Amino acid sequence: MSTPTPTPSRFVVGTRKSNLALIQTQWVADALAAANSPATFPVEHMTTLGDRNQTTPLHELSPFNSAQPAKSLWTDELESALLDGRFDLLVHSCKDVPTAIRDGCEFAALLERHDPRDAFVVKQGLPYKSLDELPAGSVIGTGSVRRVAQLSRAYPKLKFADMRGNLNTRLGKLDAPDSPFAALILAISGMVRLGAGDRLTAPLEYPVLMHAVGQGALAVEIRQGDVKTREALRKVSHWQTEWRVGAERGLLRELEGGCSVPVGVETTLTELPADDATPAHYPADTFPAPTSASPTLHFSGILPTTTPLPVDGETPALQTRRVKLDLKACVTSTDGSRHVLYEPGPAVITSWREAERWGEECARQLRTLGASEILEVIETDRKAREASALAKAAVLQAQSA
Ligand SMILES: NCc1[nH]cc(CCC(=O)O)c1CC(=O)O
Repeated sequence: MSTPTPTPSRFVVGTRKSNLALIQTQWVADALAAANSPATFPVEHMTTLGDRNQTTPLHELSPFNSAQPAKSLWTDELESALLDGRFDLLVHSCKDVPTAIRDGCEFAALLERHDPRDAFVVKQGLPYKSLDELPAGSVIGTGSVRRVAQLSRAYPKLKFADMRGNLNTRLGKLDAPDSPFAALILAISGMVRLGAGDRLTAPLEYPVLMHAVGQGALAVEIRQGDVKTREALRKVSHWQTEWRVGAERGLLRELEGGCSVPVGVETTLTELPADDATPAHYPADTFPAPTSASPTLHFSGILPTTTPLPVDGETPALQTRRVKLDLKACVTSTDGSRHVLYEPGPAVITSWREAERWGEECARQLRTLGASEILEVIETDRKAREASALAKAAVLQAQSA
């Protein structure tokens, strides 16, 4: 009697259809295949609402219902396909994923982060290598409220105009001989993954421009409780990235009352030697029960990756890990006139959940320091835009009736 050959597992990887999304998803699929041989990870793509509508400014798209309109554009339809079973995992740019992910889905891994900073990209043929060299009145193309807010403050003589489209489209619009743009500000990670890293001439960072929450990291989302896919992903996850981004997303979650907020952040993480005596920010005995929707994150870095994640809510034997996490963050008004920066200095933390709580705590401090007023103005403006869009829609409907 011959032994039947077991069929290798097959995990379908879903993504958006943009060039960048396809490149970075294939990169994750290759890493997964290498770590989980002989399982296969075929990539399939789908066009999302955000990809189809390339003209409406991001902050105005679909403003009526969702808590995070501009963000869920990229993820809603993919998550539906994940829940339907068409895909087994989704690869996202972490910064495009809403802080609250869909019920029934969980975060299963963040891969090692690439350079999270933004950088300067000049129009082909112009001699400038950085924002400092641009003549007054030069137009920078970017649709990001965060970039416009922080850069208006640092460079009041420059102008900013909305620019949408995937990265290739944006570079094309910049370089067109008749384009009004002198330069773009783009994420380094995306440009490097696209093979266009040679267009980057000057990275931007604190104190001029702090990057977006989660920028430079790729996130993988799966169906909640899908143990098999979850375990396959643990082999490619990077706990240092998970802890840093955990703090950043904790910060953002605590700041956003349902609007897209101009938040900039920078984090560094340094692992401390086992005998380091610096006191932990949260007492060690407060390690919370694993109630998180994502057990992977909950046990990130403290459960050996060879030990399966618990599925029944119990806490297994954990490893000790102590890190110094340094987070600084800012909230800036849309025109750059008001700017609140919080730089608390490093905190010693011992788990992903503590990193997240540290981010939440920093957000509350930012609010106290004046971020709340900035956020209120943005929220009021957003509601006014929403009301006028609704009124316009009502007029159109009445005319067509
Ligand atoms: N908003 C679009 C977007 N989403 C993710 C990236 C690539 C950078 C990353 O991996 O975070 C980009 C392009 C950009 O902002 O320049």
